[in-house]
Amino acid sequence: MIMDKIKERAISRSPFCVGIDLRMDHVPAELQNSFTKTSDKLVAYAKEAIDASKEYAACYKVQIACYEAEGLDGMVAYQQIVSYIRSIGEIVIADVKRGDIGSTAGLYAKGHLSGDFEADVVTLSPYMGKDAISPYFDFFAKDKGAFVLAKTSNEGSKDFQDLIIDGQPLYMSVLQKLKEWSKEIPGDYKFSPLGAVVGVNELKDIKALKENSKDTYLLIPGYGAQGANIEDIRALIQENKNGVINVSRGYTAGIKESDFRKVLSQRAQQLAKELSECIK
Ligand SMILES: O=c1ccn([C@@H]2O[C@H](COP(=O)(O)O)[C@@H](O)[C@H]2O)c(=O)[nH]1
Repeated sequence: MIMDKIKERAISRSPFCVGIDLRMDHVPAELQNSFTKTSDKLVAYAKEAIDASKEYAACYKVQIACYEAEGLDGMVAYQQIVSYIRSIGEIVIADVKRGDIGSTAGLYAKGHLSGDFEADVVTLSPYMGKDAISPYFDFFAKDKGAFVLAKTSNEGSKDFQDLIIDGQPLYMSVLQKLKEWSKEIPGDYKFSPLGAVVGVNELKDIKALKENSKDTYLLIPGYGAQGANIEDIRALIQENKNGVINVSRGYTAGIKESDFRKVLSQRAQQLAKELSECIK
C-alpha cells in the first residue's frame, strides 16, 4: 500500500520528500524568458526540479496554494505538475489540507484522488472529526492515502494542538484516533494509508509522541527554511524508519545562477545525503 511504497523509496533512495512549492520569483530567468504564460513557466521549472531529484526522491509534495495564488492559469500548472509526477512513476502528495462534512469530503476525495487532479496522497485536517476523514477511506483500496495534521511545524500549532485535554495534548489524541480508525481500513499493509503530519519545530513531549506514532507513517515538514534540524528529526523517526522529510523552498527557491540545472542537481544530491542521516 501507499505508505509502504513511500517507505521503500525512502530506504532505497533517501527520505527526501521533494516540495514543489513554486512561486513565480523562483523561476529562473532562462525559463521566464522562454515562455509567455505563467503556467508554462511554472511547469517548465517544476519539470526541471522533478527530473533533477527523481533519483533521490521518496515522493513529491505539491502545495496547491502556490498555484491557486496564480488563478486559473496557476491551476492549469498544478494539474500538469501533479500528472507529470505520476506519469514518470513517482508518488505525489497533494498538499491541499482539506477537512469538511462527510458529503463535501467525498467530493474533495474524488477531486484530488481521481480525475484531472489525481494525486496518490492528500493532506487533511482532523478538526471536523471522523466523518470528515472517512470518505477518503474508499480510495485507500485503490492505493491512495492521506497524511492528517497532528502537530504542525508552525508557531501557532501550540494555540490548539497543545491544549491539554484528558491529560494530554490534543495532537496526541489525533495520533491515537488515527491508529483507531486505521483498524477499519482493509488491505495488506505495514503502515496504514492514514499517516500523520508531525513537524519537529514546536515539539515538547517527544517520548509520548513516539509512543503514539510507532506504527504511523509520518510526513515531517519544517527542515531548513523553518529551522528544524537533522538531530530533531532523528529523535522523532523510529527504528522502523517511519517517515519522510519535506523540503520545499530549501530546494527550489533563490537560484540566481544561470546554470540552475546544475544547482538543482547539487541541492537534490546534498539534501538526500543530509536527510538520509535521519534514518540511519
Ligand atoms: O505543519 C506543516 C504542514 C505543512 N507544511 C507545508 O510544508 C511545506 C514546507 O515548505 P518549506 O519551504 O520547506 O518550509 C509548505 O508547503 C507548507 O505549507 C508545513 O510547513 N508545516
